[in-house]
Amino acid sequence: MIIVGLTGGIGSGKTTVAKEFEALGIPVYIADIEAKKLMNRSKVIKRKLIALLGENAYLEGKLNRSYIAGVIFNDKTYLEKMNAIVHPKVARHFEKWVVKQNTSYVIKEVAILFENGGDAQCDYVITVTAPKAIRIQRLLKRDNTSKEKVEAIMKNQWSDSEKIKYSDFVIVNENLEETRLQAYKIHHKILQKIQ
Ligand SMILES: CC(C)(COP(=O)(O)OP(=O)(O)OC[C@H]1O[C@@H](n2cnc3c(N)ncnc32)[C@H](O)[C@@H]1OP(=O)(O)O)[C@@H](O)C(=O)NCCC(=O)NCCS
Ligand SMILES: Nc1ncnc2c1ncn2[C@@H]1O[C@H](COP(=O)(O)OP(=O)(O)O)[C@@H](O)[C@H]1O
Repeated sequence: MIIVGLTGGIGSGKTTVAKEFEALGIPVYIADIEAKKLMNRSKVIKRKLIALLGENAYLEGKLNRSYIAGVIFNDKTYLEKMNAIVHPKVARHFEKWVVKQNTSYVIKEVAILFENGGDAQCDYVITVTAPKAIRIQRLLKRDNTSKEKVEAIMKNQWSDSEKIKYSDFVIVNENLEETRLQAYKIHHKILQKIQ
């Protein structure tokens, strides 16, 4: 199975772009959603995260997202330790998912694809970009967050220019119509490459 990584910083428009590929019939795996599901249901992950971050990591048995985000995005040591607990499980979950798909390729959406070396498992990588100021504006509208929280997350992610260097395709996501068109063109280029 051909795996196409879809990445981009927080608020760049990965999920928006992923929907375009879904509309073209391509299955999409959203690593962050699956990671959170695993963190909620895996007893092993739960035990390890509580050992790392304390009892506050879960509230009434559910992942305490705001507490965890406050710790890991302000301390790289915790972020790296948490990634080491969660990412191998997500990788195994993805492997099981991908063999069940029956299309010419699949999309794997990962915010930190390059940062965690996940690009090595992808045949092609698409990076979604948008200016930082626009991304912040979008996130203030999308989430109950603050500019400071968004900037703390951005500090733990590669810059667009760094990601572009290692990408096969780039989608500049400013105008939605143009984004749709770019996704459509890339879809056909990928089909041409793999057929
Ligand atoms: C910390 C956490 C609990 C916060 O949950 P939340 O408040 O619901 O926030 P989100 O999951 O929307 O994360 C906010 C942003 O943080 C970024 N992010 C998530 N995990 C990250 C990580 N390990 N390193 C760096 N940035 C990360 C993403 O850009 C994400 O936004 P996007 O998906 O819109 O790009 C959640 O992000 C998490 O569980 N992260 C660990 C899982 C993980 O590593 N996911 C990455 C793909 S495997
Ligand atoms: N081109 C665009 N124009 C206006 N709003 C957009 C555009 N692209 C994405 N958005 C909005 O910006 C927010 C962030 O986009 P999203 O796809 O969730 O980004 P990511 O998954 O990279 O964090 C969402 O609320 C989305 O609806």
